[in-house]
Amino acid sequence: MKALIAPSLLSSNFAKLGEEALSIIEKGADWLHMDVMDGHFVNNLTIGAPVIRSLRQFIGEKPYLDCHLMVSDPLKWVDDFAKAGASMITFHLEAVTNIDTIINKIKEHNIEVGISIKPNTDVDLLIPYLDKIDMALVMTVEPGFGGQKFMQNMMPKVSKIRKLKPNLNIQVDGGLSLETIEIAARAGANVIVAGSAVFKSENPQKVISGLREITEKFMKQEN
Ligand SMILES: O=C(CO)[C@H](O)[C@H](O)COP(=O)(O)O
Repeated sequence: MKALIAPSLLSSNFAKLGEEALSIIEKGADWLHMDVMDGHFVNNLTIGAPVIRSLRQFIGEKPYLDCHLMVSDPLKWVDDFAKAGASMITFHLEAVTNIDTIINKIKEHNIEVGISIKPNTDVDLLIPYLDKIDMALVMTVEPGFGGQKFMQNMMPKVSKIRKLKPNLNIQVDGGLSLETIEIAARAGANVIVAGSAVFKSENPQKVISGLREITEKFMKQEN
């Protein structure tokens, strides 16, 4: 397991998405976090598979595209996103009834699968699936918009998953910055999504390396 920093392109300039993606990788990003919102599951509308396809063509095969689907019918979109070049598809537990069907559908494409839970969702609902997925995403804001305040009270969920699964990637998303990272890292998060803290910074490189350093520090303490 590694500390992985995944800047959220939601906070980038969408008019220059390809350049922003390449530039943030150059500045140290491990993954590119893509927030896909359908205007139903959350109160915002962002990008679809055609944008992922164009981005993949522009950035090449290698960069890891971490696609977080905040949509009401993720099963409908798995094929499109996988074919467009997603490296991982994370869907919301709250959005689906047959969770195993969608996990299997994503795996059929030989890409990784994540499940996300919103702040009001009980972490126990996620536990039966932890052996079947590559990543658990604990939302630390109500999904929909960047720039919100980190919800520290989500940390017991992270700790509970970490205790059960010492080697599972656990992602936190929402309000992560150099001010809040220690709380998340201490709880056991190792995949850090940060939008505004990275893209609104004068020195994104420094923010990315700071997030990584603090995450790694607490990972080492766990071992
Ligand atoms: O998923 C999201 C919103 O639903 C964003 O990825 C998240 O909020 C990151 O932005 P910021 O770091 O600015 O909070």
